[in-house]
Amino acid sequence: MTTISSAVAELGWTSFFGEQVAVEELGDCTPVRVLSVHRGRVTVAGDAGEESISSRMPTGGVADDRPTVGDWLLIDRTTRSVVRLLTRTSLFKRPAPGDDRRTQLIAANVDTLFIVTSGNQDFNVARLERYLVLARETGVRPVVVVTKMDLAAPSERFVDAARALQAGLHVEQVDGRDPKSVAGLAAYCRFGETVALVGSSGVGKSTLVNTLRGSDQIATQAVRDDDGKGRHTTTVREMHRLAGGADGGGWLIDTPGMRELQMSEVATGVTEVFDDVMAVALECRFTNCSHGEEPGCAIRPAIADGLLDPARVDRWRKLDLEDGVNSVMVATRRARSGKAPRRGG
Ligand SMILES: Nc1nc2c(ncn2[C@@H]2O[C@H](COP(=O)(O)OP(=O)(O)OP(=O)(O)O)[C@@H](O)[C@H]2O)c(=O)[nH]1
Ligand SMILES: [Zn+2]
Repeated sequence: MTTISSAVAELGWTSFFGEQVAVEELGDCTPVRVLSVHRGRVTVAGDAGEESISSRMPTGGVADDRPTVGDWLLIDRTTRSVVRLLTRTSLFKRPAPGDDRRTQLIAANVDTLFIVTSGNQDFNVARLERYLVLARETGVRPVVVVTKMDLAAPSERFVDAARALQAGLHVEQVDGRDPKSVAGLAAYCRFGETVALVGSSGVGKSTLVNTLRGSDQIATQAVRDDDGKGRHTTTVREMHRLAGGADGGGWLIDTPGMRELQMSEVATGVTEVFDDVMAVALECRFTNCSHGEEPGCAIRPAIADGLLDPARVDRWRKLDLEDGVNSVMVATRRARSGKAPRRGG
């Protein structure tokens, strides 16, 4: 695709999206990024600045073919209607409450996930592991942000515990209220990059968002928006431009949906984050081994020999039960059988 404006580049346009658009299309169409979503409409930004357009898609489309925060849309330059949704680099979604067939889309095209935890009472390895699974599943780079470092003096052990969860995992310690302390996080949200936050209530997400955005932007974030019936409603913007500076200038997605995110359909991620446990479990004699009293269990001897941490195995089993990892295990065994003979099998 040909030249793209600096406004669009700043919004996070990359060659990944550029390659999805033919040069000829740009005569009639232009790309815009979704900043927020509300009843039948989306607030988007692009070459023409910000505007509210109809979120109606041209065709019935597939389930996930609806615009969500962070999405890139190709829209008609004249009618401002959606021509199509561009393929995403990542997508956060969850089952819609009360309806088992539909999914609720939460955020798209996120580059980095800040997994926020506080360095004192909240710190919980099992929860961190779940979020790491989520990051793995969505293909987003995880960064653990440990807040309230000013309160919890001997918190090095939290940081060490977090670092031990995954090779090469970035763990940053901050006082979320202090701009100087938070400045190091700018390296993860440079020009055009998009960050989202997860973490339980009270860990300091709002505080971090405000500090990252710069104190001048704290006040009001309401946008006036046409609701399509000639009325104006006030909605809350869900994608925020971060304070500039040498490294900064990225985007931060902060939506209620992201905050409430639970684990769902994470089976593949579980197998990757717990690959050490999974490798041993594949050696159990029975596919449905509960790693309790069964003969031929490989997990129990591995724990006895000190090869596996029993607490980690416990956490894995809990996730296993919740997320139906068993089906993945069965598939993995099936794929392996015939390829490599199993030890002692
Ligand atoms: N001392 C200290 N206090 C902090 C820090 N970060 C947040 N706080 C305080 O912790 C409390 C909770 O912070 P919030 O930012 O509201 O937490 P949250 O994660 O947004 O919580 P929810 O909105 O419930 O999801 C507030 O009183 C903050 O001032 C920190 O790094 N150090
Ligand atoms: Zn077993």
